[in-house]
Amino acid sequence: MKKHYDDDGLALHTDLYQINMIQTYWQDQIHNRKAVFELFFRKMPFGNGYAVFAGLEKALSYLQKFAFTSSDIEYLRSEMSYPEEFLSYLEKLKFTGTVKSMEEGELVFANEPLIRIEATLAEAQLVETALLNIVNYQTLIATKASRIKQVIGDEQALEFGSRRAQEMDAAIWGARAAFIGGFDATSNVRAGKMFGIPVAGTHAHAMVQAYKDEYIAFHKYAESHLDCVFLVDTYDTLKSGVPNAIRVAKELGDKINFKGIRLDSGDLAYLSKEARRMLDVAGFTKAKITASSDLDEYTIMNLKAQGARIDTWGIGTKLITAYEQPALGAVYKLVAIENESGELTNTIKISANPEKVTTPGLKRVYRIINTMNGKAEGEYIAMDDENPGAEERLKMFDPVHTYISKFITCFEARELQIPVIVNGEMVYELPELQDIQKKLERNLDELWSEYKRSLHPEKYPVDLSQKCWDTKMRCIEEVKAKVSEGFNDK
Ligand SMILES: Nc1ncnc2c1ncn2[C@@H]1O[C@H](COP(=O)(O)OP(=O)(O)OP(=O)(O)O)[C@@H](O)[C@H]1O
Ligand SMILES: O=P(O)(O)OC[C@H]1O[C@H](OP(=O)(O)OP(=O)(O)O)[C@H](O)[C@@H]1O
Ligand SMILES: O=C(O)c1cccnc1
Repeated sequence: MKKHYDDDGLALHTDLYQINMIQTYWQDQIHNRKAVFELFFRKMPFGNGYAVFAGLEKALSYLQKFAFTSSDIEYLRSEMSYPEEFLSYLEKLKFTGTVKSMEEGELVFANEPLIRIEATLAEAQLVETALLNIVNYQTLIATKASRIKQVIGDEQALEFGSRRAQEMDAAIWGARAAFIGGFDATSNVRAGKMFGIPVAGTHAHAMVQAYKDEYIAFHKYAESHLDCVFLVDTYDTLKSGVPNAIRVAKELGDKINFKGIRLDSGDLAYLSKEARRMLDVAGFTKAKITASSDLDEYTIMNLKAQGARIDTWGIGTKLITAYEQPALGAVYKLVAIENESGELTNTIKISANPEKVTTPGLKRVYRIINTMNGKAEGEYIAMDDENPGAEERLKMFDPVHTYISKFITCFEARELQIPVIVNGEMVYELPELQDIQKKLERNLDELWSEYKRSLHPEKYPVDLSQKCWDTKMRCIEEVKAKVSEGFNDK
């Protein structure tokens, strides 16, 4: 049996190969060379036209606290064969780099850098796994939530996923990501405490089963709570649940705030219409109908098309687990590295698939806003020293199918990545979660509806500047030449 150690830090929340690579760099004394990595994903999740960036708050907390604890070092010493001097080096390591990032609630697209890390090779490499772990999950859930909220519209969206989430962290940070994506509340009380998200909920079947009598259960609940939403499907929704809810609401009158009922099984369209009719006839026209039961954007759209009378939607499993696409697939790639003369040089990763070839060098990401109509024309990725905002006529072209191009004259080039950590110091003031949600709403207003529809949206342009494209082509040519010469005979 292995000895157990305190779980008192996050530096070992990494893949073994990262530490092994650092050992190589350290032994070769290149570990302190400056390196630049970019984090991005290659394919839009859920076939959606946009994604919603989330995860920065947790990523910043991780980078700020990055350190190997004594028990981490003790573990590495006893379980691995790292040299003692290497362990002493790790023990002193902190994150001292500079980070530029998209803000949470920003719209993001495939093949644009979301986060740029400039640090020593060792530091930048070591943080890869944790950063991907955080951003991959939170961005996926914020995107799924936004997709669902687009279909729900102004009605209430409640996040009910904790019981089905892939463990506790996923429930908590998923609830936060769902709120960023536009949800109104969560059922997770801890998420409410931690992030200030409104907390909401009804009651479970267990309460009705515990009393073995629906009427008594509703009555008891009403005696102990002012706000009441009764779950009406434990025995028979229309013959027993709704009539019992109405009976208790009538009996208790002004003593309670009868907010409505929840449907959790059966034909939700039919049952909601019938329940609405029964509530209205009984005079409870303001009582709301909540529905839950394996809902997602597809079932919600379908229920709406059937004329379902649902006011509040409770969504769990399919949101919190990103059911139909469990991974965003974001990657972290080296784009520049300092050489032995101290100059930063571009690096590239070639792939047989042109869309997988990385874009080398230090770059900036701009959203090109057409100032005539306030709408986004596309993303424009330029080299660090370019200033697209100063151009009178900006050429935007597709980096793979270069003949697809357009010229823009009246535009604003809005830079999307902002400095969040400079030389290890946090320079970013974390926004309130409510403001992140509002930021997403503003961003979505700038997006044409063609990019927002849930089925087969138009592909939003993510273009490279001419200089960026030329740099990439030059790097590809250089690598091709080296390959044909034979890398080692140069
Ligand atoms: N009118 C409807 N049109 C389309 N889908 C519906 C409609 N009503 C319910 N659904 C969906 O159909 C699925 C029904 O799930 P399921 O067959 O597991 O039964 P259930 O009614 O939830 O019962 P139980 O919870 O007792 O298993 C859910 O995903 C639900 O959201
Ligand atoms: O369906 P979801 O989108 O995941 O929403 C959350 C579900 O959690 C609860 O069910 P519970 O765990 O009691 O099980 P149930 O499926 O038997 O209702 C609730 O009644 C919803 O059905
Ligand atoms: O409050 C609810 O109704 C609720 C909470 C979590 C999961 N399902 C339902």
